Amino acid sequence: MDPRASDDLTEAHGARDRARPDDGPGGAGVSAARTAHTVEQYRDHVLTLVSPLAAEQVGLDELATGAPALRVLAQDVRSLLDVPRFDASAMDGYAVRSTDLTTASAASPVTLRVVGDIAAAPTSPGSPDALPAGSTHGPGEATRIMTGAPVPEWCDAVVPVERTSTRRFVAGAPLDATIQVDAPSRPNIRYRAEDVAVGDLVAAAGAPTTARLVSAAASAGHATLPVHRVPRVAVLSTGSELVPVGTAPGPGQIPDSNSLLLAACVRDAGGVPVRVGAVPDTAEALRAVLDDVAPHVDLIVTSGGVSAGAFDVVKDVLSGPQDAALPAAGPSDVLLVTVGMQPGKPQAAARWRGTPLLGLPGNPVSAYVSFQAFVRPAVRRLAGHPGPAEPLVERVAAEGWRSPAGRQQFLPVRFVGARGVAPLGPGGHHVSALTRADAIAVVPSEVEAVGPGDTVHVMVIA
Ligand SMILES: Nc1nc2c(c(=O)[nH]1)N[C@H]1C(S)=C(S)[C@@H](COP(=O)(O)OP(=O)(O)OC[C@H]3O[C@@H](n4cnc5c(N)ncnc54)[C@H](O)[C@@H]3O)O[C@H]1N2
Ligand code: MOO
Repeated sequence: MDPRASDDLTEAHGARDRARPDDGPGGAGVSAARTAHTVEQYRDHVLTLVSPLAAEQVGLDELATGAPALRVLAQDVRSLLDVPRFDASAMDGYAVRSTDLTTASAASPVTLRVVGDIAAAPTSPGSPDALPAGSTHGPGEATRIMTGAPVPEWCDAVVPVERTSTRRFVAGAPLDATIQVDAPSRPNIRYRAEDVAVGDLVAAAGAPTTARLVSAAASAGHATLPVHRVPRVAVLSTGSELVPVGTAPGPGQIPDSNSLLLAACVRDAGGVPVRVGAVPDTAEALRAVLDDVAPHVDLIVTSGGVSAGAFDVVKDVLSGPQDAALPAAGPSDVLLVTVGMQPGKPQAAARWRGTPLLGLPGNPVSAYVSFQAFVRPAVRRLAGHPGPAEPLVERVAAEGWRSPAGRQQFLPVRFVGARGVAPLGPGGHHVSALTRADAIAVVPSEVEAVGPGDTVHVMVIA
């Protein structure tokens, strides 16, 4: 069976050991077979290279105010406290016994004597459930109480101040000696543990540390949460034509924009980018950089050098031997593939001294689309997200466009009206289109034309 014609991923593993020529032009000297994959098959393979990173305890303050990316819970979190912690007033008003008010009406208001005052803070620190001052109470008596204050045992209702003859509390004013109430009262009490009881699940492993989760964890008595470590992702560009940003390009040279593009994509996906910059197209230079970064990161992403050119160094270095004399040079599991997508056709996946490596094509739009299709799911998996990709969103084509037969199309589109999208053509493969895009339309490989009014699925992008 010829592995070049196979969709079976296992055929490609260790392909260099079988030393067969590349199927593309200019492939002389390349020893890994290039296989054809669908987007889904290749994404599945990429995801086998990564697993969720170890857990660490991170303070809630850091989770709320630190790096903008959400972390992911590594374990279920259960409540250490009852929420509310004690029966508490839901209103500013008067704590009463409801039996005192059963006959109250507008025609015949009930008068209660005010015998105490309960503020929102407990009277004995460290014992918030203890009865506060002003808790002695007899029939026909009421106690002023503030929202959130512990409700004394004898009280089964709080009458809001505006439903009493007091109408409103004035700071510094003396307590009214008596009040009139002209209707029975609802309880207006938040009961102990009615929201969450000790031991209840606050959030399950896999939940992102949203503002809501961080505050729920604080209410539940936690100071830290167990979250997966943030993936560190090295980003490097290959190409002798590349010059660092800010350096005027000479003849035949271009600024290295991809390492910035991909570093920012890593950040947006929830990782920490380690931007290495541009590496010249020599095997020695690339090997040295890979050896340097591999021990310090969880994933390496390269751009350029994966197609059929005579200087496509990523392809050559990955499929060549990794120095067995150095530590952790495990067996190569290099996969050089042609993915049925446009753009983003040539891709490479491997491990460099044990660290997963994804090689993306150099064309900036191809690199961007490849990142969204393959690297973002990998970064999300490392970060612990249970779903590697966000669901696509349904939109309606405001205009039609063509899509290549047999390839899944990733086309930059702009939003039109409330539900529509329009292609950013004819230069959808140009960086200028990407810059103006609101989303990337993902058109299935069997669709050759999208018509106006057709439903399309889009990836909403940052
Ligand atoms: N004979 C064939 N040629 C090509 C094929 C093929 O199948 N047969 N595939 C084409 C496709 S599709 C793509 S995509 C590219 C991918 O090529 P590489 O990944 O090897 O990338 P390079 O050749 O290094 O660069 C392509 C292009 O992108 C520009 N580039 C590269 N790096 C950067 C960077 N860091 N910042 C900005 N721009 C960058 C580079 O200058 C080139 O213009 O191959 C086709 N060829
Ligand atoms: O597949 Mo290339 O990535 O078309 O531009």
